Amino acid sequence: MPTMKLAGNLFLVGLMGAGKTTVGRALARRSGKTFYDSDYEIEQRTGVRIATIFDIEGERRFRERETQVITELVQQQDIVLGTGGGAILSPLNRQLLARHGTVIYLRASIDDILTRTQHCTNRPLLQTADPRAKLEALFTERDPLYREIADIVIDTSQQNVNLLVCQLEERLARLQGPPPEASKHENP
Ligand SMILES: Nc1ncnc2c1ncn2[C@@H]1O[C@H](COP(=O)(O)OP(=O)(O)O)[C@@H](O)[C@H]1O
Ligand SMILES: O=C(O)C1=C[C@@H](OP(=O)(O)O)[C@@H](O)[C@H](O)C1
Ligand SMILES: [Mg+2]
Repeated sequence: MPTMKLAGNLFLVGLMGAGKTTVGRALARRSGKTFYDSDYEIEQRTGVRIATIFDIEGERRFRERETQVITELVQQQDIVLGTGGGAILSPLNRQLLARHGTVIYLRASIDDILTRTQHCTNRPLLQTADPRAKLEALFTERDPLYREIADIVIDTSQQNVNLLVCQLEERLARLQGPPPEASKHENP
């Protein structure tokens, strides 16, 4: 299928394991945009893993680093950005994401998130005796915040990544409407 031109920045939000990094990378490849991931940028800048930043500096300093990276990246023109699951906790981050691009909220069931993240040691918030309870609490706290800024909400559970990208392209195209030339021909 030919790639489709989607205007502007696309920002992915959602809980850990929803697929922001994976879907974001695939969406960028298909739409010809540059992909960024806020966690990857933070790891590049600090030279250590996210888990190490939480260990040594604490979550609050991690959030400052996250805001710094998001503030810089949203100034770009045609990118896909996978944010960290907690990026939307900051009102400033929510405002930046909502103003500078189209926000896509990726949802997944807690069961799927647990399966997808169970072998990962680089998500410090899930290194707990009861990751299910932690995810349920995070969902309760964050779902309203994701929805507050989402232009599109899409369920990723039981969904193949390539199919998700195609679905997203179609929904983005509908959201953005037909290009001016096409509408001229349709309504002479
Ligand atoms: N739609 C999907 N179906 C199955 N596995 C997925 C899907 N999306 C992501 N994954 C897997 O789940 C894990 C977490 O995905 P990731 O993109 O890192 O999530 P996030 O960035 O939202 O935390 C990865 O191992 C990835 O391969
Ligand atoms: O939900 C969160 O607070 C976090 C999500 C992680 O990113 P992913 O959502 O990409 O896993 C990462 O930013 C950090 O571990 C904190
Ligand atoms: Mg990620």
